[in-house]
Amino acid sequence: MAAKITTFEPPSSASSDSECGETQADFSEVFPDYEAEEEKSGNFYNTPASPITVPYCARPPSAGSQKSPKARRQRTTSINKSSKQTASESVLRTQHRTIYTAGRPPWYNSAGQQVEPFVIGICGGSASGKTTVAAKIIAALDMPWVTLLSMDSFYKVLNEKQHHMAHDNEYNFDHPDAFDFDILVSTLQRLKEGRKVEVPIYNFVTHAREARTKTMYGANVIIFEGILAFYGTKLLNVLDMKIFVDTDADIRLARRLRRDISQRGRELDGVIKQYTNMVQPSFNHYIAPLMTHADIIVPRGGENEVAIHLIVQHVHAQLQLRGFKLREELAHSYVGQSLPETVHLLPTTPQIRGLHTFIRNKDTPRDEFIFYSKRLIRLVIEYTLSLMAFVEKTVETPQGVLYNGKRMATNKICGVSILRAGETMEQAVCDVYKDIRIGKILIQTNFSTGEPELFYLRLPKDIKDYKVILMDATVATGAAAMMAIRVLLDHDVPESNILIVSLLMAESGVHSIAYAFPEVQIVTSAIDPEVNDKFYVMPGIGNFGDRYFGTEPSGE
Ligand SMILES: Nc1ncnc2c1ncn2[C@@H]1O[C@H](COP(=O)(O)OP(=O)(O)O)[C@@H](O)[C@H]1O
Ligand SMILES: Nc1ccn([C@@H]2O[C@H](COP(=O)(O)O)[C@@H](O)[C@H]2O)c(=O)n1
Repeated sequence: MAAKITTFEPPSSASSDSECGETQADFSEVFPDYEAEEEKSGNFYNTPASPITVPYCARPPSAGSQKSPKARRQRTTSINKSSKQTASESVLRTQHRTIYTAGRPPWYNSAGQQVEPFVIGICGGSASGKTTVAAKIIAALDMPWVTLLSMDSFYKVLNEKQHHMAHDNEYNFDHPDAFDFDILVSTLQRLKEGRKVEVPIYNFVTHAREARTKTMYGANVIIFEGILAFYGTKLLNVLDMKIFVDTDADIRLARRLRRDISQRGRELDGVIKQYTNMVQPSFNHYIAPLMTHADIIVPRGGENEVAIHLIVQHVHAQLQLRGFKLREELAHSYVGQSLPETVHLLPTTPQIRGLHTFIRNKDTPRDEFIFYSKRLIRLVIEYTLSLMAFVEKTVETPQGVLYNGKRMATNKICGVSILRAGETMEQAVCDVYKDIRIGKILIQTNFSTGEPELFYLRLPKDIKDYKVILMDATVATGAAAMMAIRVLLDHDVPESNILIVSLLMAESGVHSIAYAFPEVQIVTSAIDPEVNDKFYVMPGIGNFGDRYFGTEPSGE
């Protein structure tokens, strides 16, 4: 009778668009010029202050000159209403699988739960200065991850008759019926949940939505502006702060004349006709009464520096309330608790301890460090595959005898490395799982806040359908691993499909991950008891990336 053994059979229908070759990419491949990126559309982390801000392409220290955080912010918050469409197009170019962010701080708490963004609604008459006020708030907030959503994006699609009316300045764009409130409310609600949304792009010249949409994704602050931004309880319920911009009607008309003629392709007579017959009456009937819902009324719009200052102070206070020092909190939790059931620790054999002895020894030369790390990584990755589900598979041997074996139940497994140390594990995954697709997430510690920040991600298409082997060489507090897991969840990967795999983890990191994400499987070859005040595992390995790549320690 044939013995039953478990084999790692490569899936017969492994995807032919394998990206395993990419895993050898150096940073120049991983961080190509932004303009050069031509990837398929897919998951998206919107850049700060999109959709009307030209995205900032963050680069790692090794890939050219590093801009200061201040300089980055200045680029990410420059808003120019007159270039609304041009800027939207810039954002559209970002609908690739490769995403750059300006260093997104955590958007979840220590329990892995998302922290809701603070949503500001800005209501007011046409050309009252809503967008100008929004831009001033964004500039004064001086922080990344502010998103501006305009109600204009939700104008309904017109039929032919309505189109003719619009051309003759006879269609009422200022009546609530002109807007698609269902899509508007659900878009705002999804954004508030930190979900990805596709926002229609509206063209004021053609009175129509463009075929393309712009993708937006989460933010710490969302600003929503529009003439009917407070219309209906569903909208009001989403807003955390309601601002009404109150500008005199004659000023609004003067601004609108100038803007509609210069930017929206209109004629003087047509603007006056539309304004007199529809804009002003609708303002009186629908928009002005909404002022009663306002928390703050801003006379004179963007000129009102005092009002903007007060608003910004309030937003900062609210963000403070939602904020937290994630890494610090994680480092000091869960001391002395028993290990969670989701932890899979490789058997501590003499062989494993021997490999650890080499890589933990501070005197091990770099070539030996790499050699023994690779051996240990290979064992950890093989062990990870052994945790996958297997099904019966019978084959015929060359002797014509049946052999009852096993094959992996799924062929949908991909790897995602947390750059930079996790990249060292990619080769082992490629070696043991043929044609595996590899994604990358760059998370760096901000040395002034101590928090992890998300800079870059590139994930395999349809990752939600895959088991994901998430790789980082070491896990200390678990902050970076949690951010990466959060990214995967935000891309609809089921929690139970994620395995976080490391050579070495600190006990507190294991507990933090397990507490926040109880269904994530945790695989490692050793668990050390402590994390020091620089968030290194103790006794540890030191900085794995620096030792493996031979780089100088930086920033600490
Ligand atoms: N305080 C101001 N002084 C002069 N022009 C302004 C001022 N605020 C806004 N504008 C101009 O008026 C027009 C409408 O302003 P905007 O902020 O886009 O209003 P809204 O978003 O309410 O339609 C724009 O062309 C803008 O440049
Ligand atoms: N096709 C369209 C759609 C809308 N309008 C006018 O735009 C105004 C709202 O935009 P603001 O930036 O001024 O808030 C609204 O008053 C509509 O009359 C348009 O003219 N054509």
